[in-house]
Amino acid sequence: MPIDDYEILESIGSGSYGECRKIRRRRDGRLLVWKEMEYGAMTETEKQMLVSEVNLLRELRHRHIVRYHDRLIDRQRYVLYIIMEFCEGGDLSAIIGQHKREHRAIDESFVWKMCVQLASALQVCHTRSKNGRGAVLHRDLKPANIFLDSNRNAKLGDFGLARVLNPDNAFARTFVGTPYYMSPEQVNYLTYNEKSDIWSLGCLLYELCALRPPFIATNQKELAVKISKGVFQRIPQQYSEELNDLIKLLLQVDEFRRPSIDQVLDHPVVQRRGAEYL
Ligand SMILES: CNC(=O)c1c(C)[nH]c(/C=C2\C(=O)Nc3ccc(Cl)cc32)c1C
Repeated sequence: MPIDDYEILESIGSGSYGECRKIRRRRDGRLLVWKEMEYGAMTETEKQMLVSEVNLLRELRHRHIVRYHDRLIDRQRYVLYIIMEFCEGGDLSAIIGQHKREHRAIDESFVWKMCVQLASALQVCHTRSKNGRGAVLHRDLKPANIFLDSNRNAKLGDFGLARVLNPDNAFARTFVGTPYYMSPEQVNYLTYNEKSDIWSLGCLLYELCALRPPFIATNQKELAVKISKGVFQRIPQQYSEELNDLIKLLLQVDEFRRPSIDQVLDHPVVQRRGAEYL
């Protein structure tokens, strides 16, 4: 059984769509992770979509996208195992939580590093749509879906499966947690598009600086109103005006005024402050 090729180590948390476990590949001792996804309750269409989604993701090879290695299927237990690279630095959500507890700001240099590395990962996905190969929109860019390797380089994880596992209820999936990063166009039930990922990137950079999302509320309705208005406090004064200006650019309510991912990476300040991290 291919599953026996791996030694199962500890659970490292439940990913967005299933249990994540650290594993060791027996043939070379390499540390990896696998995400367990039960597909028993899926329709044939959903299963087909999941297979094509995973195949698509296996094509996404980029230094700042979590590398998909393989997939195993346990047909007796109806479980799909997606085997991916191990990111020993954990996820950004834990990093933000730690800084918050310790009342310690995240260095601006790290924010710029995350900015350029995640933007370059998004560029690969958004560019696919231009090449007619089908866009892979992340749809769920948030701290819990961004992982760090041993050199604290960003790795974008948990791709596009949302479209499959919650085909018609992106809001339902989004509403599983509090949808802090939902864009104005999503709030207004318009389509999710590349510019929605740009909005989420802005929310993420904001949260790295302020240690809280730009829009917070006590309920979903109030949150939706705040997101639609797009009014938020400046990031803490210790962060530069140029970082504040970039975040304001990404968090424009009108998606047509938001930059494309190419424009973000071509932005002179991003070029200057981020070049060393690419
Ligand atoms: C407490 N958990 C962790 O520190 C942690 C570590 C060391 N790694 C992870 C997560 C992943 C990891 O290490 N590789 C991954 C590939 C895809 C996805 Cl969706 C998640 C991971 C986590 C959540």
